[in-house]
Amino acid sequence: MRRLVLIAFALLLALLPVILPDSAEFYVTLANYIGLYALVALGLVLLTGVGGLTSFGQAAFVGVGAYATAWLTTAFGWSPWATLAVALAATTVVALFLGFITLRMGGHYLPLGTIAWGISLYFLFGNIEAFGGHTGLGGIPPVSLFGIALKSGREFFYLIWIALMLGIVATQNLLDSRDGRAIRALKGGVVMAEAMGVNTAWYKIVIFTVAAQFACVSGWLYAHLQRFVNPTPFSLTQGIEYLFMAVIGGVGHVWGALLGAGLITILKQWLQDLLPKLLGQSGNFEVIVFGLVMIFVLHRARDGLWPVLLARVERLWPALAANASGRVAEAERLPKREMPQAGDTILEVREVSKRFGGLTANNAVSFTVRAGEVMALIGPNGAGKSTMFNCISGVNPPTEGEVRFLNQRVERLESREIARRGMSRTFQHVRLLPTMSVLDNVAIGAHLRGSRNFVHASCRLDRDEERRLRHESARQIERVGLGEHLFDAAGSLPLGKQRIVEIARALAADPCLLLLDEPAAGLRYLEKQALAELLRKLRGEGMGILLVEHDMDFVMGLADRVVVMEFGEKLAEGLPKQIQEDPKVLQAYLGGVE
Ligand SMILES: Nc1ncnc2c1ncn2[C@@H]1O[C@H](COP(=O)(O)OP(=O)(O)OP(=O)(O)O)[C@@H](O)[C@H]1O
Repeated sequence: MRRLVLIAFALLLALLPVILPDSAEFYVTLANYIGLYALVALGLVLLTGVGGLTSFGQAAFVGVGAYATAWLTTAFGWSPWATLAVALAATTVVALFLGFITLRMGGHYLPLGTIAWGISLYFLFGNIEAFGGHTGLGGIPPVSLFGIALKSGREFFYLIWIALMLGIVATQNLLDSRDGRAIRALKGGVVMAEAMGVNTAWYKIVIFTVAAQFACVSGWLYAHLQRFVNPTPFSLTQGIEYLFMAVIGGVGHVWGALLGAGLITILKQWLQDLLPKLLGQSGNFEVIVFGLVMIFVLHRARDGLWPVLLARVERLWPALAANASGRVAEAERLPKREMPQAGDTILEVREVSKRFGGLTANNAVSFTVRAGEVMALIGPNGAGKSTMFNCISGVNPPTEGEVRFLNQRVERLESREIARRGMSRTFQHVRLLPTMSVLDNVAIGAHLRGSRNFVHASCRLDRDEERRLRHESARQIERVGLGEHLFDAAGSLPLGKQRIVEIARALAADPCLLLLDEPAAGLRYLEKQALAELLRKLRGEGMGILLVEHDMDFVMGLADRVVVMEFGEKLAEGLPKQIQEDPKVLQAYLGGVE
C-alpha cells in the first residue's frame, strides 16, 4: 500500500509543472526551492537525525557546489555536468578535511566547530575576487539534458525532484543495510558498536561526506536554476534554517526532510505576505513568528512532525501502516570461523593493572581461559570484574600488563580490532539500541561478517549478503530462545531478556571467546536453566567463555574454573569445589554460602 501511495505521489509530482497554469509560476518556483532545501535537509537527517552529529554549516557545502560550477562554467566555459563531478570531488576533499578536524570533537564542540567553518567558508566565498566578491557571479549557463537546455523553472523542476527522489531512495536503502545499522548505532551506541567491530570514526566521516554531497548537489542545481550566485544564501543563518527543516520535519526520518523543507518554505512565504498586511508596516516580522513557531513545534513534537503525521494517517488508514512483523528469508549460512582446539589457551591475562587516577581497580591480575571451558570471574561489588572485561576487550585498555588473545598481544588494540580476531562480549549495563528491532540489534553483532559498503547499500547491491546476515542473526535469536521477539523493539523487552539479546548479538559475531558480564541477572529460574544449557552447548562446540556473575548457584553449577577477585586483586583461583571450600574466599566473599 505504501508503494502505491509513493507511486501516486511521484505521478502527481511529474504532472505538477504540466497542470499548473502560467499564472501559477510562483508555485513552480516554490516547489523548486522546496526540492533544493529538502536535498540539504536530507543530508542532515542522515548526519544529525540518525547519526547524532549536529551541523550548522551545511549551507557552506551548498556554496561549494554553487561556486564550483559558477566559476568553472563562466570563467573556463566548462560543461555543467563536468563541473558537477568537480564540485562533488571538491566537496569530498573539503568534507574529509573538515570532518577529520571536527568530528573528533564531542559534545557542544562539534556544533561550534561546524559554525566556525560555516562562517569561514561564507567569508571565503565573499572575498575571492574570481568569485565576484560579495557582488557574486552572473551569466551561469543553463544545464542541458538530452540536448534540451533547462531554462525555465518548469523544466528545471524535473531535474531537482529527480535528484531529491534519488537521494531519498539512496538514503533509505543505506539506512536499511549493514552500514545503516552501524550508522544508527552512532547516536548513543559507539562503545557497543566498536566492540562489535564497527569502525565508528569511519562511519561518521561517511555520513558527514554524504550529507555534504547532498548539499553540494543542491548548490549546483541552485546555481543553474538562478544562473547567478552571491554569498548570501550560503550564510550561517541559512545553515541554521536547514537544521530547522530537518529537526521540524523529523530528525530521524528520511521523508521528514521533505516535510520540514516544505513546511518551513511555505510558512515563511505565507508569513512574509500576511504579516505586513496585518500589522500595517513592512519588516521581517516573519522571522519573529517563525522563531516562536519553531519553539512550539520542538516543545510539542521532539522527534519532528513526520512521526506525528504518520501516526495520524495510519490511524485513519490502517492499511498504510508498515508491517512490523516482517519475515526473515531463508539464506545460505555465513562461513564459520575456525575454532581453536579444545583445551588450548586462548586468553592469557598477565599482571594486568588498571588505575583510574588514584583508584586501582585492577592490581596485577593474571589468569587464563581455554577453548572449550567456562571460566567464571566472581567477587563482591566493586572488586574490579567489569573493569577487567573492559581491559580484555579493548574498551578501556589496561594501565600495565599484557593481554594475549590467540597468542597475540592485544592490550593496545582498539576494541573493534580485538572483535575481528574472535572475541565478543556483552555489557553489564545493557547496551542495545532500544528503538531498533531485536533482529537489527543482533545483526550489528554480525557486522564483521559482511563486507558490502555504503555505495553497494545505497544502490541495493547488498541484498544477498544482507539476507545472509539477517538469517544468521535470526538463527542466533532463535538459539537463545527469543524467536518470538525478532521484530519487537529491543527496548520493549524486560531487562533480563535484553541481556539475552546481547548474548545473541555477541554470538552473531561467531566468536571463539565470549565475555559475558552478568548474563543471568534479572532472569527467572527456568530462563537461567535455559541459559546455562546454552552456555554448556557453546562450551561443547569449543568456545571459551569468561563469565562475570553474582548468582553463585548459576556459577558453581556451570563453571569449569573460577577466579575470585577482591579490591582489584586476585584472591583465589581453582575448581568451583575448591573455591567453595577456600577459607579465604569464604571469609572475604562467599560468607554464608555452603
Ligand atoms: N571509568 C571509571 N572511572 C573511575 N572509576 C571507575 C571506572 N570504572 C570503574 N571504576 C571503579 O573501579 C572499581 C571497580 O569497578 P568495577 O565496575 O570493575 O567492579 P565490579 O567488580 O564489576 O563491580 P560490580 O559487580 O558492582 O559490577 C570501582 O570502585 C569503580 O567505582
